[in-house]
Amino acid sequence: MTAGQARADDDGLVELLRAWLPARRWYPAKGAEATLSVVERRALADGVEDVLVRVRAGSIDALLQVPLVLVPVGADVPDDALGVLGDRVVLDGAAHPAFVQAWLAAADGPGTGADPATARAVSGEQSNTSVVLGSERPVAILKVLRALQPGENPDVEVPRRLVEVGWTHVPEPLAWVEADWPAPDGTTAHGYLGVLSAFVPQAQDGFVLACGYAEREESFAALAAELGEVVATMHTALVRGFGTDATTRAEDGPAAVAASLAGRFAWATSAVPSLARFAPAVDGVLAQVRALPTAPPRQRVHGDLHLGQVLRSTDRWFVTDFEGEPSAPLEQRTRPDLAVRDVAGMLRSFDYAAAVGGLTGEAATRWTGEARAALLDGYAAGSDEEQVPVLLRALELDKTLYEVVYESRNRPSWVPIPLAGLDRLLGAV
Ligand SMILES: Nc1ncnc2c1ncn2[C@@H]1O[C@H](COP(=O)(O)OP(=O)(O)O)[C@@H](O)[C@H]1O
Ligand SMILES: O=P(O)(O)O[C@H]1O[C@H](CO)[C@@H](O[C@H]2O[C@H](CO)[C@@H](O)[C@H](O)[C@H]2O)[C@H](O)[C@H]1O
Repeated sequence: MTAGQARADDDGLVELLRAWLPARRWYPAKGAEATLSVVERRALADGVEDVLVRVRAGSIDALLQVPLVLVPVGADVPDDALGVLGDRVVLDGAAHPAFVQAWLAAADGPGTGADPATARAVSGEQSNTSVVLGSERPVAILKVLRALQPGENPDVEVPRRLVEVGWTHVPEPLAWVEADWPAPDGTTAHGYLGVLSAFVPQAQDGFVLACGYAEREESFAALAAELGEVVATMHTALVRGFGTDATTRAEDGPAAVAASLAGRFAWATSAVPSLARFAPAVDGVLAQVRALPTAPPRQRVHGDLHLGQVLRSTDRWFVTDFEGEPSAPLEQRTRPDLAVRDVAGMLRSFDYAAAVGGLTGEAATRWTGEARAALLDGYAAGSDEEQVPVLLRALELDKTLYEVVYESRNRPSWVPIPLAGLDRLLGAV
């Protein structure tokens, strides 16, 4: 994609964005006084622009992708329009057929015959915006990346490699768009703007599925066992595709795992100061980790695995969204890591599903206990790696601390879910 010219009406556009962006789920500076600047406006087609907006607020410095479609002012301004700029109405473009058509024309990859006119946004927007293509039968799903980062995109690179090594539980990437943009230091950055993947038919979101089971107080064990086995084969396929970290060094051992958990706790406590009350118990976990003789070799992992990242299609699990934790820098998200991090992430999801499904007390403990045991058994059946309980607990703790911060920024009413997780994990130290 080539860059368009800077435009005279950027100030007006910034005003529209200032009003519209904060309500987007993927906006990173909710509730903060932020500085917004238009870094680039790419004209993709007549009336179709891909706008890159820099958002700065305290330690947050993000580059957001905001596709827009500008149509002549007519009698009606649709309710969901951003507003009016000169003689044009500005519309959110991510799922607009005109944007999708321009995107497909600019994309690389094997492609698909999908008709842009059938584009519709997936409800329940998360870190990015997903758009389904195909009329009666969806054929592909376009993920418009929101927070842009320079470099390889694991959500393109990892699924492509997994398909290459013959792993069949990942939707195949069909098209992707790369671009250059001006970096804050005056250099040119290069990265991905989006990826189109094969649509998994009749897929149910794993989290929605599990919440339903919890609501009915029906055991999720059989599905969890299958999922555990799929996660194990994913790890083996990731080793086939990327190898293990050939340079595994002493500094990647137990002391490094402990240092990274200590760093997570410090980060979480600076964002949510009340977490400081867990310091003595966290120290206990750190001591257990440091006392381990070794840590397993590092390899590519999913990095943010949870039930919302897996799809159940009739009788099969698929794994999606290999981006890692959305707020971490790319360099950190693509670094070889411990496979047990993904297992721990999935275990955390059972607490969420039980809570959202309305289970409390003993019923919640029973339901999550069964699902947890089944996931671990399934994983053990598909993997040669012995699970180390101390590491599993440490990485569950790491994820739970991340979740407290994530929820306090995005869904404050859900903070009690990871807080209860901390009580459970740290109560017995
Ligand atoms: N290949 C696919 N086929 C069908 N649905 C998908 C596919 N990939 C993702 N989804 C659905 O799209 C939504 C967003 O996808 P996800 O990759 O989790 O995006 P985000 O990065 O925003 O979290 C999820 O509800 C997921 O169930
Ligand atoms: O899916 P994303 O890559 O955007 O991941 C982020 O958002 C997730 C929530 O949508 C968040 O996951 C947490 O909530 C899930 C239920 O909604 C639950 O299944 C997960 O276990 C829990 O961590 C994820 O942490 C965040 O990175």
